[in-house]
Amino acid sequence: MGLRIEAVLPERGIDVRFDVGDGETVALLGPNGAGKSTVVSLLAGLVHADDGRAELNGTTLFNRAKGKGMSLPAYRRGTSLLAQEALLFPHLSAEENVAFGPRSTGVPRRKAQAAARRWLAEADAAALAAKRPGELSGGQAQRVALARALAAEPDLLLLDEPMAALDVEMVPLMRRLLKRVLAGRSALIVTHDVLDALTLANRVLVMQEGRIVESGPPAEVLRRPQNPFTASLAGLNLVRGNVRGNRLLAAGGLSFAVPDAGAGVQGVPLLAVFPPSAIAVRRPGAAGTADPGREILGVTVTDLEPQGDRIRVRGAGLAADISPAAAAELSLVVGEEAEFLLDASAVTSYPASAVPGWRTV
Ligand SMILES: Nc1ncnc2c1ncn2[C@@H]1O[C@H](COP(=O)(O)OP(=O)(O)OP(=O)(O)O)[C@@H](O)[C@H]1O
Repeated sequence: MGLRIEAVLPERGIDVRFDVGDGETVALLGPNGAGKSTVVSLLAGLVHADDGRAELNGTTLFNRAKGKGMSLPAYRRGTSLLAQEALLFPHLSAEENVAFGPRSTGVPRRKAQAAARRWLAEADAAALAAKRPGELSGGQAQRVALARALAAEPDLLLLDEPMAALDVEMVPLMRRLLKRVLAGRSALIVTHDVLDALTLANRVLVMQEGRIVESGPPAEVLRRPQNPFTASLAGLNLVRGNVRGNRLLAAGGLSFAVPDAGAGVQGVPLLAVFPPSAIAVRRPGAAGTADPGREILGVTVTDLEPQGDRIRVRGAGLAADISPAAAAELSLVVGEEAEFLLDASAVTSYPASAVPGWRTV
């Protein structure tokens, strides 16, 4: 059981097919405009696919062809949506907000109130029952909204960036709460935060330009990213190229030895990943030879920016992290040449899959 969806909506460039297993939490990641919220809207019944079908625990949510066909109304789908904003009824107390859903399906008042109190407790919001939304902080309101979403006892919980509007200090608390609440529930969570994918999801889907371009367990997808968006989430440099001998040849003349060169021979492009910390930086022609375990890559510096307690140096599409002291000593300037010394032992390589969403950034 669980969810199966395939949906095409050309007007928004959407063409997706995926499933969510019973009790599974799937994270949907992707750059702005990739179509994540549209997928959530398709499932919630707020937007209709031109073609495709979706089934949730044996119930057909929609079955459409050429813009026509059946589509269950939102309230009959067995889905609940928790969005960025809590969107509570301002004139009702927290408890009344949560009881509203059960009440509107005919549950008697006392029973709905008892259920609301139970769900508020489940969302760590029992103490807020009597408060009006205007008296709640953003984090408190979002906990009440979570209780309201759970009170519908959905077959699939849809979460569209549920922590994006919270103050940063509230996020870890909400993440812990979601981890507890999502355990064993079928859920799809849209997020920009890699930590959400790692801590909340059993599986991640990466969307790009309306399509799912990567899918797998979070640690696996982040360890072997297939496209630049996923690599940047994982904090890794990603280089795609062809193999010649034991070396990877990439665009712009970039070339270095890779450990699994054999995997790329039959015309299959190879991907190589390594962290920014694997690159040391020096001025061109600096005195002394590089460590033999390091490849010397000539680059033009394109950007310098602070990154935590390091300075990130960009060049040739790569990022190197060096200490502020090293940066001061090198006095690098954007537009000037530098040498990136890549620690070959930090490079991992693997074949590229046929990823329709690949773009060089
Ligand atoms: N209400 C709408 N009407 C028409 N087109 C829309 C609407 N909302 C979004 N789109 C378009 O659909 C595409 C997908 O947008 P969507 O909001 O689903 O992406 P997203 O991945 O959720 O982005 P973000 O991370 O910025 O929220 C984009 O091209 C967008 O411009």
